[in-house]
Amino acid sequence: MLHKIINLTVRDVRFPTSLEQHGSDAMHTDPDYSAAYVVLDTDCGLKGFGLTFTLGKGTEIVLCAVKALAELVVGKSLQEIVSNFRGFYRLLTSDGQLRWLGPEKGVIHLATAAVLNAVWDLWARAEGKPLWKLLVDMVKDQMLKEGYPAYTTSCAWLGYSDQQLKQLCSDALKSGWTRFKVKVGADLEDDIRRCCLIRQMIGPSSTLMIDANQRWDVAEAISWVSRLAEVKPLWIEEPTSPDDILGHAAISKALAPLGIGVATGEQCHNRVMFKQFLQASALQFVQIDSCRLGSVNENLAVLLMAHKFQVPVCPHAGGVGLCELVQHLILFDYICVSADLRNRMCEYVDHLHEHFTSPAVIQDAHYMPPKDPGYSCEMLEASVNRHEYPEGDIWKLEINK
Ligand SMILES: C[C@H](O)[C@@H](O)CC(=O)C(=O)O
Ligand SMILES: [Mg+2]
Repeated sequence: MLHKIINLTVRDVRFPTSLEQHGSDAMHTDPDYSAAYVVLDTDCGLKGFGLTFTLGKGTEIVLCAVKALAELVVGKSLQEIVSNFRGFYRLLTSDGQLRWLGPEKGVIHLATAAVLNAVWDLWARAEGKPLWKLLVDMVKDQMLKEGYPAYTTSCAWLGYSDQQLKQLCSDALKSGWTRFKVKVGADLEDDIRRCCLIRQMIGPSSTLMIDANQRWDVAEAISWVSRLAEVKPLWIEEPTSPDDILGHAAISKALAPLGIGVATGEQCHNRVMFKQFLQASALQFVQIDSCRLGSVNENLAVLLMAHKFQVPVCPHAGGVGLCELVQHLILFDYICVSADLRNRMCEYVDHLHEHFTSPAVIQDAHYMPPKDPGYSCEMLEASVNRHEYPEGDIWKLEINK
């Protein structure tokens, strides 16, 4: 149901609290607790109720402001509003004429609050939930429906031929991938050719990242990556020694004007290192790793620090089982910490998932939230037996080759 808003009424409701000095303070000696009380009517009979608080006199001015905003609300459907709530908020607070009365302060903002409170009330009623639950469920539902955005490293490992690169990239594009990581760092001319090839295939609007796996020193990293700037990488990953915090800071500073960030973390060995990377503005993307840091405990600490520094987390997952594990952490990060998907994505590599009892599920280039109990670490017993070193069949065959 769309719940079209067909009417807005606003009433001036005042309680004579000043008679008994309820609510009095040093500046507001005689408040009459009052409200501009808004009711939204919809075509299906559902109503939304909202208010803003005033102290009596002047409530009639807030009513006028609410009436001025009404034309921006009446006629819209709840669906239309909540599908772009940010846009609707802006519409109310940035009307070219009304904003002169604020902007976003005073009477016009009190009126905005009353109207928006009524819209939120209507939405929560339409969903049959108290507002707090609507808010809490919102991010969870979004993840359950859409999943967490992923990027793929599987098209462009360093040892792949150009032919392989092209084939894998074209397959990935068909499956909906829009974010790609390319391994670089061994030979500059090769890197330029390979990155240009990928950029050409994925087009300007897809995202490209590059990963050097610590191959360079600081000066080399800056000059090498500058040569690759034409392919517009979002980040350079592990440009130099993972322990060189100040080196990463220097690289970050040098590459910032080119719009290239520094990502690192897959070999960042503990939270104290991450703390210093963050304090030194030495990275612009935090790559937590479920298996290098001290499990969930230490990863949670890093997620919280990244949030404090407002640095996006894009976990590392290139390895066996890492996709399975880290998807849990990044979902927690989104639902409970960051609530933000800008510049955020989790790595995905397309190998070895078949050996796990609850393999990661990717749909349309998104991690779908795992539903099985546990941390998705369990391997199939048959896989463990076959791959156990050196007794498993796979290794016996290799050794006897
Ligand atoms: C040796 C690993 O495959 C490494 O190259 C993974 C990596 O750097 C990544 O996934 O990022
Ligand atoms: Mg890497």
